[in-house]
Amino acid sequence: MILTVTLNAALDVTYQVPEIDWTGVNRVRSVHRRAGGKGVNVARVLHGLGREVLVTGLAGGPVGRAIEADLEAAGLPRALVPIAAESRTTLAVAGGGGGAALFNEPGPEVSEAELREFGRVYASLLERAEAVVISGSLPRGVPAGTYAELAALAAEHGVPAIVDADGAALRHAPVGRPAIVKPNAEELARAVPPHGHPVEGAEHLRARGAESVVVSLGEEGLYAVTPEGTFRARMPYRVEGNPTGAGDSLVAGLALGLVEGAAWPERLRTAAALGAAAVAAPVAGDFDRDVYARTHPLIEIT
Ligand SMILES: O=P(O)(O)OC[C@@]1(O)O[C@H](CO)[C@@H](O)[C@@H]1O
Repeated sequence: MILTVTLNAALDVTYQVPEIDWTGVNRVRSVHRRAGGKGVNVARVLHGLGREVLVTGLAGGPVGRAIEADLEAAGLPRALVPIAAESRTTLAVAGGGGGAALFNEPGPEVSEAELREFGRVYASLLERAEAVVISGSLPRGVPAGTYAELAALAAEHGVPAIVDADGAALRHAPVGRPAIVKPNAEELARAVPPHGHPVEGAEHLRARGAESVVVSLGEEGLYAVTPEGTFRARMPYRVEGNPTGAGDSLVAGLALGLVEGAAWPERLRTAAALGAAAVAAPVAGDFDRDVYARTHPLIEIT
């Protein structure tokens, strides 16, 4: 199975609001609540593609129970480690013209003992994993080097890790020698010294230990800097919709290619098409199957 790690799991609330008035009352057209956090979204997409997945991470309080209940309802196998503090809620306000504003709470305070317990559970789950995806923000109390440690532990078990992180967690991640690090262009720019081109930034992360680096560029596609060379994927057209979760869908495609041993061009085509298909779906964690099938063959890889 593919293991996904979401230390800062969330209850994702999505409001559809035709037009936002920042000084007045906004009437919400529809409300959608579901378990989220980046690793949960990755697992949803992989599950939708028929892959065996297991969701792990931390969950606490009534919001944690709502997350568990939603994963159960979605048929997603889980092994969440309980914590005393309450898990967070995130709010995405999606406007009529596409795009969405995100309001992400920082998340619960996690104790050292809880993190140690997570490490124990994680090590035992690695025994059954073909690959692990570690993604999203860190809740409070979790050191910035944690993703690097989780990736290193996976490598000790012979399990390739994909890390999708931002800030200090991204800067530390390469030390754990992950198979793939996946920042977007802004996250990369924040994490490495000033560089002229995303490929140079990616090379910096590779020099620090990451085997491959995939830089997502939204509707511009992606760059992948790998031991087999540097690739660029270009999208054939612009897909309208809610980009929240598109990066997670792209990561699901990378994980799929990794476990299937697909060649990089094919891996990137799948990843880029899944990212586009997620934009066409209204809620993070979903993807539009028609858009996926239509876009996949049209993605240009150079
Ligand atoms: O605050 P983080 O952990 O960076 O991101 C959390 C989050 O905004 O990312 C997903 C979209 O990628 C949402 O479903 C989710 O809750």
